[in-house]
Amino acid sequence: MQGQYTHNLPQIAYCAQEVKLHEEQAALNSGTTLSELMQRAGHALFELVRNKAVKNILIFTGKGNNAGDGFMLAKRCLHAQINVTVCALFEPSLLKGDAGEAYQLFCRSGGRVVALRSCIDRDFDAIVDAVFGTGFRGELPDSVKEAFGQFKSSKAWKLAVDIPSGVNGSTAEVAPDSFDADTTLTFIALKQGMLTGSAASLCGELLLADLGIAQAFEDLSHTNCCYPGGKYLHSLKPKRSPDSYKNQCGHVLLVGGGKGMAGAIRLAAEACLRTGAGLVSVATHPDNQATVLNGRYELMVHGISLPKELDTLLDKADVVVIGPGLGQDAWAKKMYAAVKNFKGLVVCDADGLNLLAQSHLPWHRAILTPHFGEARRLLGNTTLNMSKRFEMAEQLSKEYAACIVLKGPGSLIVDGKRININRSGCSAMASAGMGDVLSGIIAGLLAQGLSRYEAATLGVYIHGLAAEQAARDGHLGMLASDLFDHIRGIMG
Ligand SMILES: NC(=O)C1=CN([C@@H]2O[C@H](COP(=O)(O)OP(=O)(O)OC[C@H]3O[C@@H](n4cnc5c(N)ncnc54)[C@H](O)[C@@H]3O)[C@@H](O)[C@H]2O)[C@@H](O)CC1
Ligand SMILES: [K+]
Repeated sequence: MQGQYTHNLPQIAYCAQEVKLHEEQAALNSGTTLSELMQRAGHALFELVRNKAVKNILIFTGKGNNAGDGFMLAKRCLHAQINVTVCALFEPSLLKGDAGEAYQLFCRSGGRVVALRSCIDRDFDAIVDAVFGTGFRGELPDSVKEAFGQFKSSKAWKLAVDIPSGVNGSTAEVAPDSFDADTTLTFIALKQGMLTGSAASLCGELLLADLGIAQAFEDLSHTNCCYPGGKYLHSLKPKRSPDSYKNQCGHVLLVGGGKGMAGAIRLAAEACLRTGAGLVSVATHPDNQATVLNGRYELMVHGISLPKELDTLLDKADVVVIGPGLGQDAWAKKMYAAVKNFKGLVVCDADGLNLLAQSHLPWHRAILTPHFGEARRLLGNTTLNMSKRFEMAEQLSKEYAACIVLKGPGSLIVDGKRININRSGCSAMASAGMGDVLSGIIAGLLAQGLSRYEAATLGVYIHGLAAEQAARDGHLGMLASDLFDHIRGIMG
């Protein structure tokens, strides 16, 4: 609806350029104009500000239409007798088109802009970033960095208009000293670059105002990017019939745990059990057999010295995990080579990925779960930076013919051209062993009949949700094994 905003986000996202490209035509097709859209944007922002009971607001403005939205908000605040201060970081009389009009309207309502120095040391309960929106590229100018820096430690509620200044809405690239919002009210559609990596945390709580043109925009636009919601993800969970039998619920074989590295493969195997996989076997270095089995007697743990011992286990498995704690020594290489011939579905993680990077061969039927460093090694390009997340994930999926889970906050899942951003991939990922747990979950779901894409998507979601739940009582010191009970709770 016009002028309103929602917490209920759509399940698709677009490049920022796609939004810019089609917004005018979508407005025309909906019987409206860009200028009316700016008024609606101002209205939605005002509603949000009013709902937060803001009394004393500072609005930073820039040099394009994002500033226009800011002036529309400022004008409404003036009319509502909210104490509003507008700090123009670029000369507002140079604003053109709708933004210029919005500035004039603000002035005609009695509003005046002020310089940064007159805002410093004043108290505000809200700070609004209307500096850059979808038109931003590159680095923030020093004047903008200085303004944001002055209020960095302010306790005020921070609201970003459309997108935090400094974030690239298409690539998720984040410029140094970007605006760090508590809330972002975005317009028309979700932009993919806001939903992943550090960009997602800079947005804070994300709200959408479609400005009344959502349908017309969707009809004109193309995207391969989805943002699946919890309800859909829960619907993917395997259904268990009361008369089912363990042999009907999939058999996973986990291969890893080189000499002296029992922990990772145990974590992965236990996570796999928690997803409901019927049978879970582990092939590990003979030295680790007792340690991996200790206290988790549901696992079938085999000490393996020679690849031919692995062959008989591979024959019985529906899904294989290779990599947790594998190492890269001669034993690891033999295990890896044996698994490479396996004809079923494989989840390849950790040192499995490092060995794959050495051969650089496609792996059909695999899910690769690299973190950023492993992704760079797999692509043989150590100069790629985090800003290339979308590009990297797509390229990996193409080169290895595999489904890719690029880990990190807001994990990207790519299968062919389908890109999916998972909203729950969380910062708890930073704890040791978290990646091992994820590979076990994904394998357990695959074994129960989910497709690669579904298992990857649901797996990342369960993992993220379990980590959020486990971290609730204090993030520091959380263990990967703390996730197990939560996984069981989520699986239901
Ligand atoms: N009427 C409209 O077109 C509507 C626009 N909307 C708003 O307009 C925004 C997009 O407006 P614009 O396309 O004008 O873009 P912006 O308002 O993001 O600003 C673009 C301007 O900033 C400059 N710029 C970009 N990167 C820079 C950098 N690193 N350093 C210095 N200058 C830089 C560009 O050269 C351009 O002059 C949206 O984000 C949204 O907030 C909404 O109000 C909906 C309707
Ligand atoms: K902004």
